[in-house]
Amino acid sequence: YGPSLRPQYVVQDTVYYRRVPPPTYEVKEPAYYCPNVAGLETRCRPTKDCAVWYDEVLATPSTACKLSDGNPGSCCPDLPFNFKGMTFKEPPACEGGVELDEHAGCLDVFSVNAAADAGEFELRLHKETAKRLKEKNVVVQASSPRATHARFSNPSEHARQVTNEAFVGVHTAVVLVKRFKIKTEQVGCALHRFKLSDTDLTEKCTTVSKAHCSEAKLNSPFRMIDGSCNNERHFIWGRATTQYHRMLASHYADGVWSPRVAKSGNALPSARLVSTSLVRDEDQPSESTTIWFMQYGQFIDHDIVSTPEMSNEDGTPVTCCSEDGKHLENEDRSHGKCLPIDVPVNDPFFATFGRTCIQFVRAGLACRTDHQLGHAAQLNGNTHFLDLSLVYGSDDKTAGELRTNVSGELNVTLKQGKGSHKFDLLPPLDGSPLHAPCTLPRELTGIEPPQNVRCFKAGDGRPDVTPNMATSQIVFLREHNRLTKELAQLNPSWDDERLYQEARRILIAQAQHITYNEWLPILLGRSKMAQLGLLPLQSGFSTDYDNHLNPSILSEFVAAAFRFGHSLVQGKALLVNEQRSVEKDILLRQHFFKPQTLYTPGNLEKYLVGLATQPTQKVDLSFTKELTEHLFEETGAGFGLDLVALNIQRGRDFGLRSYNDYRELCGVGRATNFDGLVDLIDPVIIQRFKAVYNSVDDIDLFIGGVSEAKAEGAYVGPTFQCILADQFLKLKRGDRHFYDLGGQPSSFTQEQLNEIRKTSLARIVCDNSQVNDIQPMVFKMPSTINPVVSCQSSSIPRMNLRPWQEASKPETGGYYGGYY
Ligand code: HEM
Ligand SMILES: [Ca+2]
Repeated sequence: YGPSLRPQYVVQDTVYYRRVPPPTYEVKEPAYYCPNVAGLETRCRPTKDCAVWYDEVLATPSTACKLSDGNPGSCCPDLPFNFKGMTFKEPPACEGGVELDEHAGCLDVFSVNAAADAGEFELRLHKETAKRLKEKNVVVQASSPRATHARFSNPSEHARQVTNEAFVGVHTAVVLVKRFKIKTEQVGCALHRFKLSDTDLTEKCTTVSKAHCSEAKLNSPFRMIDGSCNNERHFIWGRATTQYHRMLASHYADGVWSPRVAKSGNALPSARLVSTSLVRDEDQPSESTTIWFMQYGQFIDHDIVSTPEMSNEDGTPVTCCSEDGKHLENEDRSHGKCLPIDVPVNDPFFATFGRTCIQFVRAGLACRTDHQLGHAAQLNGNTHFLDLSLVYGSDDKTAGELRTNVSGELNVTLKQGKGSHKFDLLPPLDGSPLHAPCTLPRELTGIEPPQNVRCFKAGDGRPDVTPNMATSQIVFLREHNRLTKELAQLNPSWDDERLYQEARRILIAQAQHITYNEWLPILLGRSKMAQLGLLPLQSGFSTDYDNHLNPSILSEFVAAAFRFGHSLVQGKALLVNEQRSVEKDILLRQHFFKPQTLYTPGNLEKYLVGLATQPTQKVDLSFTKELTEHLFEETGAGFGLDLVALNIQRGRDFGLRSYNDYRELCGVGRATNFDGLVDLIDPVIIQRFKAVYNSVDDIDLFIGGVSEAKAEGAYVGPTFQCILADQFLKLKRGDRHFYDLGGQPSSFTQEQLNEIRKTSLARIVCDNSQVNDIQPMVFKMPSTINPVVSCQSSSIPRMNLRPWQEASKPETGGYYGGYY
């Protein structure tokens, strides 16, 4: 451990450490000597319970030990004391101290209503524009990168409807700001005085204003599919198709929706120019962390966020550049849904294909939770909670389509005779003409595309984005069905609904445990987790639930910080056998939304071992060209999209403030000029910043964040660490169904909770594939931790379902009173 750890963890040992009794495993006192680690007493335990001590365990000799049954484990201390950190408060719609100019102050309901008429008119106009474009054949070409991106960001019908309603509100605000010449900094205060319900917009956004939860729903031990009714008073907090919230007030040029401009008032540099100026594709593999770390990150991402893009009235995607990659005429994008990215004429890559325009469609708009007029807010299509909505769906219709309605199971594509779930794949998706084929071309495989290969359907719309993403979805799908089978055996009287809900509840708890016990410690580091109170408890119930806390996803998180994961991505995914030798590699560009390789028996296992063998890349300014030049490439075209440019443009679309503002918020300290960044950013990179941005206050959050040196023990720099930690704290404290809470309607018994604590991702992989041997902590390189062990070994503990033999909580639930 580094010297900086010493004072905090060793000297003050007696003050900061609480002895936690070891109830979880019946580990008899080991006949084994465990050395002190970081100056603390240790115990021999399953390696996955040493996740937060990884670096220290590695640095201490002789920490490999034997569990009481003779299987290998690791010596590490109890978890450090969990402090109770604070979350950031959402900025008020009207920040104190702003004085309104007279003309802004005398806005009244009549003028708002007049503007609302203009807003409605605007919406109708846009519908006309869409029709005209279709007639002119200015449409998205099938199989193009734009078509695939549209599929990635596809709005549901409900999301489209919400966007339309919210659009009128946003345009009302835009019109008011223009007509009354309201200064940007006064917009929030001038507009927030008007509730939609006091104006002609009463009928807009009623799914927000009129949300209702019955007693039965509020008392149910099971979450609603759409995430509603989690908070007893704020029924929509965390619900799907509600807005992203914010850490800092938005920064839009007009105060409402038009993208940020530079401090000078000129346009910001093109997002593509920023990307090419700063980003390189260099191999910077991690020494200790596997690509499973990246993949599980994307898995979480697809659980908690899905930003639908704006679309045409009939649901077809919008195009923002011409087919040959040039800008459209102004009138052809007068619908305002486009924010195309300029390609500089000397662009080292796209210019060689004659492209001057990169497609970019604005994110769908949300009805504001406060039901007031104000700046635009963006829409989350998924439930904001960590509730495995990517497995189960975020709306009742999708959830229903995913179920067999027999024995609580989820639909699968059967790959072998009945009986073994270990071969099942996700169920098939119905095709649509704009989708590129889900099969690989003959030129690549040497065979005709097989008829039976279909894209996959899941609770989230993006399982096919890469084979590894689909793989991660498949093992969780199988775990659900494995749980239902076991539960059915233990409880012959449970019906389909009961089995489904109980298995769902357990699986969500398992995933939450993996996230907070194994994954977050790598991302955030132990000290940050302890400082905020993010460490999982080793025993007992948590009292952390805070019903005043809105758990919703933050714009800064979704449009910048959580995209750190793009820097982790390897350009090639590996198929690795159990002897850990690489059998094959696949180039991402050939496999986006083409899951064909998973239909070959044995390949899923090879992907799983590959995920646990290949190192992940570090978080830095190095990104694979598979993402920056070939994202969603059409077979043979030679180019696709640039994900870094999309990330930067998305930040502007979301009205994110500049990187410097978040440094200040996060206590890193504002830089007064470029050279002031040197505390966290390499001088060579600062030079590159100077070359592309005019002011240190112009730097986009995403690019600033990935440029930072790492925070202590963390995988990201301090600014992203701060945003990410705040989000995961909110997701934990603001979720009434979080897995380790006692006393809530959904609470597990102590015995059940202790079983859930045995969960690890390694165990889920073992139980749901034909993999026989794996390391007990799959996020860590097999060479650096306790050896690869057999899936049969108790080094990878297994949750026992016996405590679920008794009904979990019949007395609390409206559920058993027949809510469903
Ligand atoms: C091969 C892997 C990946 C691909 C191809 C991919 C692709 C994409 C694309 C196309 C977008 C939408 C960009 C936009 O228009 O704004 C996106 C968004 C995003 N990605 Fe990734 N991504 C990958 C891995 C990851 C990982 C590992 C993480 C996190 C650990 C991550 C986190 C996110 C987040 C948070 C968003 C915003 C999502 C939303 O707004 O719905 N991605 N990604
Ligand atoms: Ca969710």
